[in-house]
Amino acid sequence: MISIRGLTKVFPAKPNNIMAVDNLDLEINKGEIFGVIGYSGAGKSTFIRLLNRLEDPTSGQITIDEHDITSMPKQQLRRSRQEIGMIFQHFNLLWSRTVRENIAFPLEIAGVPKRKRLERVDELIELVGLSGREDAYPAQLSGGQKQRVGIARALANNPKVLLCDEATSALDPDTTDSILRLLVDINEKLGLTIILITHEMHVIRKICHRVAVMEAGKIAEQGEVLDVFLHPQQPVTKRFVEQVMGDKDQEDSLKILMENYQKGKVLRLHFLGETTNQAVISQVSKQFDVAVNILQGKVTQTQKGAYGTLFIHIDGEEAEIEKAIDYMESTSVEVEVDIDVK
Ligand SMILES: Nc1ncnc2c1ncn2[C@@H]1O[C@H](COP(=O)(O)OP(=O)(O)OP(=O)(O)O)[C@@H](O)[C@H]1O
Repeated sequence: MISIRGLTKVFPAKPNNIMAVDNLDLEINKGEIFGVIGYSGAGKSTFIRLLNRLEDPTSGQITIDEHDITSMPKQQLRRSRQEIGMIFQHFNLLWSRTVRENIAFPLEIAGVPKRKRLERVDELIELVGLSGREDAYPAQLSGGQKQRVGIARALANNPKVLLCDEATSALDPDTTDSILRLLVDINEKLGLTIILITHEMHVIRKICHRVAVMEAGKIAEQGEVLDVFLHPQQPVTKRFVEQVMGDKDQEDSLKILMENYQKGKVLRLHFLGETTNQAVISQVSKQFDVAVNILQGKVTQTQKGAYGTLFIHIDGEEAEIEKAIDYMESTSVEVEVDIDVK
């Protein structure tokens, strides 16, 4: 649905120009929630601003539903922009307008007659869960409610694509969750394609189907969220996965636990689904002459199912340990022979 080819944005600067987006190629499918993650300065905001032509690219092409928006004349571009809604980290609401009036604003600009406008606004208020707050001013709303207004306003003209620029970064964890649930709900109900940029891996984990990791204006890595969690390839991706799976306290306690073992092996198992690991561990203890101790584990939920890691200590004859590892590897569990404590 969205096809990006050789997209490049250079900002002139001294002594060196800044290559904010560097020859980027990407395909985004209709109806998917696609996340772009990267650290500050990676080029995410520039990328998203290029998508709705708030910035003009230096070179490259963006095609949305067969329309090349990079070569579109201004008049046509204005119409095309109505097909792309956008929400922002700091909401960008009009402070002197009520909730209803904020949501009606893009409909006024599009020239929708008053009666239709009012009907549409009521529909949107219901959709984003703001019934009863129609006449409040932004200053009277919580952060989560303000973002709901932002979402309703972005959806007013029935866009095909919703761009989210760090949409939950200013919100507390519970409010973040409720806004992410609303985005999933909208994606499922309306079949809307959502592209979000974030520096928080838990946002990607919770709602995205696919993810691209951006670094220095380029896509360092991309894929299905679950695959990227399971097999992060690039150092930058590993750091992001660590944000969700790693825990300094856990690492420290693991080190202490490992010091208790003078022999055997410590393994890290990666598994899909919450029950897989239990079945494998009990089978290993039954079938092989080894002692297995679970050191610690963590399961995390993604849009496409659960993913987990488990640290175990396994002890016994070398050959028996090898057989147990072979068995585990023959199941869907991936085994990393992490540290030999002999
Ligand atoms: N209008 C501009 N003029 C000059 N340089 C810019 C401009 N906008 C962005 N840049 C530069 O382009 C690079 C990418 O910035 P961008 O804001 O796209 O990154 P980001 O990943 O969104 O980071 P953040 O999360 O901090 O906003 C940075 O080096 C930034 O300084």
